[in-house]
Amino acid sequence: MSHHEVRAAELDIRDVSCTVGEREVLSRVSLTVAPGEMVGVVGPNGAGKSTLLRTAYRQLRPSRGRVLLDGTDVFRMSRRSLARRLAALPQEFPAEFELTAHDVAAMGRVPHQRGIGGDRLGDERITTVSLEMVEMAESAHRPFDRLSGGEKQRVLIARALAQEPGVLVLDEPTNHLDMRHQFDVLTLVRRLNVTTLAALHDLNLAARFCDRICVLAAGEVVALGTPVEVLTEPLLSEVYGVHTEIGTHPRTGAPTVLFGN
Ligand SMILES: Nc1ncnc2c1ncn2[C@@H]1O[C@H](COP(=O)(O)OP(=O)(O)OP(=O)(O)O)[C@@H](O)[C@H]1O
Repeated sequence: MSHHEVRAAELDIRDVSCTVGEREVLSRVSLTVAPGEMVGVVGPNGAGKSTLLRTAYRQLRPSRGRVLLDGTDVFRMSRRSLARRLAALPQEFPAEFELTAHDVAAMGRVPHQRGIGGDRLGDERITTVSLEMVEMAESAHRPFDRLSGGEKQRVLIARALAQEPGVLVLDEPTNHLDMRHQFDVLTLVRRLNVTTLAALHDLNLAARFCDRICVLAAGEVVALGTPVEVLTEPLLSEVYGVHTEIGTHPRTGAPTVLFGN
């Protein structure tokens, strides 16, 4: 189903700390995402999830440590060469006055374009397929700024897919999406076999789709492992201060988190 014939890359976050003002909001985080692996970053509000992701897509320079893409420091790569290998979905929607959904998705092709002319038809085809993948092809002509939250989110995911990246860094990709689109988008991401680092709030989605889960709290990694290893009652109680019951999905075997006191 995919036009994406790209090689999944390794994303290696090594001993990364970040300071905002005087405050250390990320403390010595290390996390290696293997080629094709999907790792979910979970944790309470303010834990540092977006901060960690921003270092990975080189929007925020760590005060310590490095982020390596297939062994190369992302801050040593040009913006353009990084964008050919790594695509990001930021948490905030950009304001794209005047641009249509198609225009926004087509921006994903820019890092691959060289000179005038280029492979316009190829770029157009990839843009269209990317919009089809998130079921937004029929809205391609609509102004981006007038789309619903979930529709914008899907167009921005299409833009990331159009980049044909080896690594996807997704900040709450299921934010704004209804239940079916949450499921479809994560299923799609998994099928692409692209290395993925995704901040997720929904622990059940993380358990269902991620190979491993990294739990951040107050800027530190407090757990890293498979969903079964990580999603335990004591850990969730400690990190979120919430009592939970952990069950097992009857069909997939994934842990399921039920909230309750
Ligand atoms: N530009 C900034 N200026 C000041 N503080 C910041 C800035 N960016 C992040 N922070 C602080 O850093 C900490 C981590 O924020 P971050 O957005 O990474 O958390 P998060 O885990 O993604 O949270 P959420 O689940 O609410 O999205 C927070 O305490 C936040 O207030």
